[in-house]
Amino acid sequence: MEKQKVIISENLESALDGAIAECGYDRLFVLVDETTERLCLPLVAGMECMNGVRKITIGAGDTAKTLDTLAHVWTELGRMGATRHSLMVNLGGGMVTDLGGFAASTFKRGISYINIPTTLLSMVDASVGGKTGINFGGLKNEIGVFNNARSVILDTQFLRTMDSRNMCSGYAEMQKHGLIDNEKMWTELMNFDISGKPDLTVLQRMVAESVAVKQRIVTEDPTERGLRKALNLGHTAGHAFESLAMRRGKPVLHGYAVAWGLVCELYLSTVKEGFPTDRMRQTVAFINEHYGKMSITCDDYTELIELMTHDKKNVAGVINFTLLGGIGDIRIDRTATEKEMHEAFDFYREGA
Ligand SMILES: NC(=O)c1ccc[n+]([C@@H]2O[C@H](COP(=O)([O-])OP(=O)(O)OC[C@H]3O[C@@H](n4cnc5c(N)ncnc54)[C@H](O)[C@@H]3O)[C@@H](O)[C@H]2O)c1
Ligand SMILES: O=C(O)C(=O)C[C@@H](O)[C@H](O)[C@H](O)COP(=O)(O)O
Ligand SMILES: [Zn+2]
Repeated sequence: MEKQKVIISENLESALDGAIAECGYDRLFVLVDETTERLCLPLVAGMECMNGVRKITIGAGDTAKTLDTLAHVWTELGRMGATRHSLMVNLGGGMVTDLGGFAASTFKRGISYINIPTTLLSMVDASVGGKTGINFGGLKNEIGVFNNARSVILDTQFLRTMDSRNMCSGYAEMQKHGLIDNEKMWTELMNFDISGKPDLTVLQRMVAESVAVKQRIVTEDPTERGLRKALNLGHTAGHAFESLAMRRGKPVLHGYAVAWGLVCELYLSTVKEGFPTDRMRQTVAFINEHYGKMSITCDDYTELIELMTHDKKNVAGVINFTLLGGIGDIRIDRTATEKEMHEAFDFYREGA
């Protein structure tokens, strides 16, 4: 896979100018969703390096992460004369960077792309590491490829317009990074005030530390053969919650589903891998306070488990979880019995 540069920007214009110049291109495209077109594009549109850029706009949110939207992007690229030597800048959250990365990776067998993440979630997680794709058949990220953006430019000034729910959503992936990496990061995350108006200067440093966790892991294991499965903590159950919510026609934000998945998978970590009970209870209390709960009953367990049978970490029909023996003590390829999964969902519904 092509190497990826992650730039923590101090000056967005010079960072973008440098990243674009390194790629070389004949035609330049920018992909935005309806919200980032309004709130984020004005921050880059006047830059000299964006002269002559052709804009493609898609709908906002995960309900737009579809084959239809992907086809629209391919169509627009073709209509506006993109060639194998064209370059696309994805300006948006994880939906835009995932779908845009996949569109770029497949158009004429692949054109270069740059990610400028504009949400907390995409800054710490989605924009880095080359997982691109779309949802398909009611399943999360069912179709996609691994292919790195040439550069990722992180600039927290975009966060000024973010609402509190989307901030919390991104914060869940930061908590995941704390849990898989180190106690100090986890403790700081548990004590930082993300609701209301978070301190963006402190958050900027935390973003840099959080994305460094992701970067280190994806550099060591770009295509998820082993260690990268750590980044999927909370996602076996989390994606099942997210898909179930989509099926019910009441989509939830990805980070909320991950937070609920963390509750289930920390429970399994405690009973099966000896994860410390106090750390598990503290994390669960934080999640209950900030993320609430998606309403499920025991009648939903079969459907949730069926959804988990589609997880990409599974082998030969066996559901694989990433669990923890402690903070930073990663245990990949762990299984659970149906009874244990039911207990984990019971704990999610009733435990604290
Ligand atoms: N590829 C990966 O490694 C990876 C990692 C984590 C998540 N993901 C994927 O990322 C997606 C979630 O990412 P997300 O939370 O960024 O979702 P998103 O892209 O849908 O953005 C959330 C909302 O915020 C809006 N928005 C974007 N930037 C804004 C800004 N600066 N100010 C105000 N509003 C803004 C968007 O228009 C959207 O409505 C999911 O599809 C998930 O599966 C991928
Ligand atoms: O980068 C990774 O690897 C991750 O698993 C990060 C996750 O936060 C992200 O949601 C990812 O898109 C999930 O991938 P999937 O392979 O489970 O679809
Ligand atoms: Zn995720």
